[in-house]
Amino acid sequence: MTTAAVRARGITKTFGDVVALGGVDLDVPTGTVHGLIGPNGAGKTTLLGLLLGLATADTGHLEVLGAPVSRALGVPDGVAGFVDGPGLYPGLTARQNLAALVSLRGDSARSPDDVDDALHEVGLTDVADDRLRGFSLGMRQRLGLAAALLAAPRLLVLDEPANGLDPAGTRHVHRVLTRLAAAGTAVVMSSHRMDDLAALCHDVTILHLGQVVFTGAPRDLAAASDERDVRVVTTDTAAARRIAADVPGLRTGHDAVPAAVPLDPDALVVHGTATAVDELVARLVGAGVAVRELGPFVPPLEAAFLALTGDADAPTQTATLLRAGADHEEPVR
Ligand SMILES: Nc1ncnc2c1ncn2[C@@H]1O[C@H](COP(=O)(O)OP(=O)(O)OP(=O)(O)O)[C@@H](O)[C@H]1O
Repeated sequence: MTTAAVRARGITKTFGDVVALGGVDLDVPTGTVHGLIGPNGAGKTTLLGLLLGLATADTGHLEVLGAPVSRALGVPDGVAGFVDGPGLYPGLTARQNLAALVSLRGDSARSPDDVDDALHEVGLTDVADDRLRGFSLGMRQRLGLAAALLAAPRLLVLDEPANGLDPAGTRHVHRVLTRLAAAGTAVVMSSHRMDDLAALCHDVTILHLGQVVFTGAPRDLAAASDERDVRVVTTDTAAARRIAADVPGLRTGHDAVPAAVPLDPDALVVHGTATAVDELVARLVGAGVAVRELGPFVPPLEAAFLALTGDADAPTQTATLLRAGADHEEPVR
């Protein structure tokens, strides 16, 4: 039977006039990975900070690992993680950083072998003796995760751990988080990377202006949105574009996706309900235009997110990823 690692009810937190959290409920069972998504300023970091004991809620009830979180600040027992980047020492090497953290925690059960194992898990063995000062953002994120691993947490809280990760780094982090969850640790992480969240998370919560607008499995989120962006490749793009323009409720080209997204001249991008897309396919076939490919232009999770947060006209993550090097880890200097 799973038990709750986090149970939050009606959590509020304000900063002056700003309502960072306006009555948030959150349930995270042990052994699951829970993703927090939301536009900038939605309240993700504030919520993660409460779980880490960096601040307390104004009102509401918060239980972490079965114990009510008291007014006293401090990381609750069994919890590890970071918000706003891991706190590490730039002048020390990766190995020295972890050894220093173990010693600061007074954790006599941890040996130098445990430090090496943690470095290995996050893929930093080769740079274990390099100073942190020369590390890229992605490498620092991975070292922060290694530091959290050494605390053997039952709840791991990570603010945008995928920031700056290259594909190899992403694989390491996914593997570590999946292994932890399989061993019973609950993970709560924020991310702007929908692909990561869809691949990793058992559940996601979408925050918008301090309110929960969705919580549940990513596949349910994708299903919750009826509108979609679809890329259609046909034998006659020009004819297909004319036909699509006449389908009620269907938008095409840059009416369908933001102007920042480059359009493939050999494909048509349409936006509308499944029914409208069905109608397009029927009309294309009726006009003798064969459909060679038809698939989602924006990943379903991202499309649902944009629809639910009312930000459907913002540049999509797809657009961001299309910008050369946008998400790649910088080399070590
Ligand atoms: N210490 C603070 N003092 C004043 N305002 C704050 C403070 N911390 C957060 N806020 C405000 O609370 C709101 C929520 O911020 P928060 O950092 O939790 O959002 P977020 O979802 O993590 O955003 P991002 O994706 O940009 O990291 C924002 O309007 C922010 O400006």
